[in-house]
Amino acid sequence: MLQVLKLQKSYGAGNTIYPVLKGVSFTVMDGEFAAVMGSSGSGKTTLLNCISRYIPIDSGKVKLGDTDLSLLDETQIARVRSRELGFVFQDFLLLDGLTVRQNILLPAIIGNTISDAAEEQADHLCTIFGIEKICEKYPAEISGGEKQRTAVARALINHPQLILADEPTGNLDSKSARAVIDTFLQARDSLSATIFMVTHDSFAASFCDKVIILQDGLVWKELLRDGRERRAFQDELLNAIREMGR
Ligand SMILES: Nc1ncnc2c1ncn2[C@@H]1O[C@H](COP(=O)(O)OP(=O)(O)OP(=O)(O)O)[C@@H](O)[C@H]1O
Repeated sequence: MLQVLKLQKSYGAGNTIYPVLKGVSFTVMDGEFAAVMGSSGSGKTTLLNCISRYIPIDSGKVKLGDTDLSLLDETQIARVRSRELGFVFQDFLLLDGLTVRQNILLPAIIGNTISDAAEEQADHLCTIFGIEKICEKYPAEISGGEKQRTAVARALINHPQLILADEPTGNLDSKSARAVIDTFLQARDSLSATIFMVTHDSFAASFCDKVIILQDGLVWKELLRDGRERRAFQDELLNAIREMGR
């Protein structure tokens, strides 16, 4: 479970301090697919970077399971990043010189968890995501959708407690965006993955179990899909975004 409690983060420019997150609190339960939305500049990426501690937080807590990430030193947080967190970026960030299978295994190599079990997990992920036939190919030889499935498989190789995804559908047309979301849904349903995704796209967010909307440095609304039709949830999200703009 991810718990963010009263998280505050400001940036300084010269003598001026710009508060971005002013006490953000929310929870993402195990096995939940959650999204954070909000207007440009509302602090979504800042929030993601505070959760992974890529940037220092000013105050508040970020708890992953029983561990308060805000209290860890650099060595400890590096270990959490490589073993407990999986990352999916907008541009996939696959290494060109490695095959699909080697790319998937990369966090295990970096995290020093490479083993027969990791190799088996790589094969299992290739099967789940339907990329077993292309696993010896290089990124330049595969499609955008296959790259994205490889990126999600890579994020899952170490059985992370949480996947953090920053605008994973950002550069994609709606068909490819849907394929990415399907990959996350598969990860949630087959592997009980917990996913926290930054998005500006109400279509992508409408597949989530929970959507957190940021405004003025705070959680303005938290909307739950609650088993509803995807379209009905997207309508609610669009209404909320319109209301926020007023
Ligand atoms: N390193 C930084 N130094 C100073 N200000 C920053 C820095 N990074 C972000 N900001 C500012 O913090 C605010 C929040 O930025 P952030 O990237 O978190 O927003 P966002 O909601 O992800 O935006 P977008 O949807 O446009 O990607 C913005 O006003 C931005 O200019």
